[in-house]
Amino acid sequence: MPRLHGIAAILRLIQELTDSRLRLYMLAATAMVIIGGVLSAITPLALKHLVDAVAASAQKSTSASTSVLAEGALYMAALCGTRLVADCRPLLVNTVDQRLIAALRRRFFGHLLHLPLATLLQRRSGEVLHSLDLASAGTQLIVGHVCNSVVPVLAELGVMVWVLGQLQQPALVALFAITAVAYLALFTLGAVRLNRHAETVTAASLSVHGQLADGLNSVETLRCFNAVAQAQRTMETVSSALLRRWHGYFLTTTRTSIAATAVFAASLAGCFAITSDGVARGTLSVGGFVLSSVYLLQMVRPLEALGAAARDLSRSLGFMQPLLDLLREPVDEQLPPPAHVKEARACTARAPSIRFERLTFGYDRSQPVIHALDLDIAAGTTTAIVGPSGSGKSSLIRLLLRLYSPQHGRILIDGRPIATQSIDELRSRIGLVPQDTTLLHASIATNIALGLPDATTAQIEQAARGAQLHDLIASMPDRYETLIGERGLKLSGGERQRLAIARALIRQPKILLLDEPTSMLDSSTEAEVLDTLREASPECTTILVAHRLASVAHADEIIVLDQGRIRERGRHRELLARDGMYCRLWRQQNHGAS
Ligand SMILES: Nc1ncnc2c1ncn2[C@@H]1O[C@H](COP(=O)(O)OP(=O)(O)OP(=O)(O)O)[C@@H](O)[C@H]1O
Repeated sequence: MPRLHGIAAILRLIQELTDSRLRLYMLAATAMVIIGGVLSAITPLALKHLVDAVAASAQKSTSASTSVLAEGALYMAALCGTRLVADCRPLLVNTVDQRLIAALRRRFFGHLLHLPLATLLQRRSGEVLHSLDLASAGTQLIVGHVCNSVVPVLAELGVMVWVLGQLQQPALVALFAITAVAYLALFTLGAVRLNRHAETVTAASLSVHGQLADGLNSVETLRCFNAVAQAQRTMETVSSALLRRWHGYFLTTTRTSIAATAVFAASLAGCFAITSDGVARGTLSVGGFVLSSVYLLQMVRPLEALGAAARDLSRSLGFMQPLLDLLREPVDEQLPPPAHVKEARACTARAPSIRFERLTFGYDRSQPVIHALDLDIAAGTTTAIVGPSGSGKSSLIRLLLRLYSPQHGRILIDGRPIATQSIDELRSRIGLVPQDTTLLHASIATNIALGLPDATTAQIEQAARGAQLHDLIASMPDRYETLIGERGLKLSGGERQRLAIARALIRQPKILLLDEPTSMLDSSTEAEVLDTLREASPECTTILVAHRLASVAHADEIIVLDQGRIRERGRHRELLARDGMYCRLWRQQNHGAS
């Protein structure tokens, strides 16, 4: 059987996504589907009565009797009713599946935004996005089959069993029962095999989409490094693998269908033998003979529909697995309720002190990149963190933002451990200028006011001026409404960095985290931006990570970090006088001496 826990997980998810309105649509769709199934099963019975009435009327050699007309009218009503229900059913069924997919998309997106970074970094973005596409296709298959196959077919089969009982032909009933069991056994077996194939198809399909997204995100790099052909070859390999997986899937489908045809042929032969014998013995009317044949054909169709449903449901199970896996991943703390936000605003009145206490952290627990670090930062001061690449500078900033949690020790702001504060409260006090700025495919104004939907034009402009960006924006045809392209690729590196600075300034933060904030600026812009940041700093507690030591000389304290440990600390002049690691780095940068 396709894995039962997978089915249970999907059912739980659907239940979770279903609101009262969707439930109403589902109810209406199910009612319509059952009516359609019953009508469809009654139609051959109406035909039997019509054929018997016509035969009786022919024996009496009279013109069409009232009973023929009445049976004809009933037959027409059943037939047209079936068609009418079939015409209207898609409206309800499609509404149900689109609403379900929309709810799934909302749930998935919300979940992604709250997943820990460590979880997200393990996956390729193309694969993550494709898992939603696959799950949407899976949902459509499930809803489509439940509404169009499983429920109507079960209703139809129920009515058929009742009608067959009325014919009082035990051999015929036994034949139908055997046929049904043979079909169901066959399709269940097929579904198990197909589920395995669907999982391999899903894995290969994720790989193709991961590759596509990687290629798209690095077009410029691929061209610069003459790696386009290499990327194409990789795509060729993963595409071929996907084709092979699909081929295996279709082969299994075809084998199951051929076996089903063999069962069908045997049943049809049996049915003819039993019914013609019944007519010859006079135990079955001509109408009964027609009804049995029509029923066999009609029973095969729903049984095959059930088979197709089993096949597609097992496929959708495979399709939905990656999304279910992602939804199972535990999320970071959720945003707090509005009352908490008010508390957060109240807390932002002044610059706080920050304390790192016996902090130990590693992305991999067994390989710490920060070792039992103690650091006190007084309120309203600027602390610079310098040191070789990979020494753990940015990691400290990530820990302060609670993007990761330390394995030992804690961080306190104004004496309160950040682990006890809500993430929203914490981050609402922080302005960050990261090493790599990520911009949205939106206007410059939207990018500056990210996370502040109520920011005014004047506030946006003031922040842009602070980041030395206003004149550039003013020269653009659409000014602050200029679209800056996906990931901000229409801006230069320095312009992106200045936009990041504006983004931090507009929040009027009480803690300013600057991770190489001027690394891409020319020296005159750097000086201006540093002045602006310095002007903002009396109201902030600032942590400045920098490689260029000239930009940290003014700091109240400079921390020299080496392999996750504090090597030296002090003011610029003190550190130069000490003639240690800082002094060596300073000399390297200023005189090229070692
Ligand atoms: N997401 C991550 N997963 C695993 N290891 C990481 C991750 N980010 C950083 N590291 C590793 O942690 C160590 C410290 O990295 P960190 O970014 O803090 O250094 P840094 O001092 O800021 O370096 P740089 O000056 O080059 O920016 C490095 O060895 C790095 O390879």
